[in-house]
Amino acid sequence: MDAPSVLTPQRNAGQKASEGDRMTEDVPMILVMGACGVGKSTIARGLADRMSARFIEADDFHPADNKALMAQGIPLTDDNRWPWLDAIAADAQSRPGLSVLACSALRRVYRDRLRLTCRPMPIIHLHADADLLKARVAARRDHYMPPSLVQSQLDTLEPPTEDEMACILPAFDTPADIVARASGFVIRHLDRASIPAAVRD
Ligand SMILES: Nc1ncnc2c1ncn2[C@@H]1O[C@H](COP(=O)(O)OP(=O)(O)O)[C@@H](O)[C@H]1O
Ligand SMILES: O=C(O)[C@H](O)[C@@H](O)[C@H](O)[C@H](O)COP(=O)(O)O
Repeated sequence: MDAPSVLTPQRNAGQKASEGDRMTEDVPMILVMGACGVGKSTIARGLADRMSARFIEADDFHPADNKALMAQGIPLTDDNRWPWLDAIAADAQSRPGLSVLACSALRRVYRDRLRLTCRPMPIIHLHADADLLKARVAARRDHYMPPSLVQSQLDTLEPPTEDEMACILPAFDTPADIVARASGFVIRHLDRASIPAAVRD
């Protein structure tokens, strides 16, 4: 198995869009990000179990209008995404303790938006090529996301940069392997106080 590709952590640069915007306490959150079908929900759920953390599914926070657009094969705009991201952050903030979020968070500015309140925010970036993503999305039933949106997701994707405390993992490994590597990365990079005692000790 290849070693995970690790980007150097740097907690502050780019992480606070504006101190003045912050209204309440920061909460730690692990972001599992990437394009549709890459395995965010599967891995984030497993990682939350492993980390004794709360699982948050970003899809649950899309307004019905956003889901209707995507179901028609229309990519979301930034304006469609801001209220969605803010609702996710507000939910994370509403309960103390570590959470694991499954969220595309494709652009740097979206992650900056989450980091207004969700900090520290280590990132697991799942990576796969278009063919694997299309196959997974096409095989999924009862989901609004069509395979035709995979390319737009990849075109929009801005991989995390060196200051974002991120780890890139290939999405074709088994979920158990990905979760094991992701939890190792998080435990090495997250400050001790943010890790639940059951995992830390
Ligand atoms: N590591 C994996 N190996 C094989 N199949 C996977 C893996 N991760 C996810 N899947 C499957 O791929 C599909 C998309 O996964 P999902 O977690 O819904 O992705 P996302 O949340 O990124 O859209 C699901 O059918 C899921 O069971
Ligand atoms: O920002 C977006 O364009 C959407 O959030 C999108 O990235 C997300 O992927 C969909 O909600 C589909 O859900 P899955 O990612 O679970 O397929």
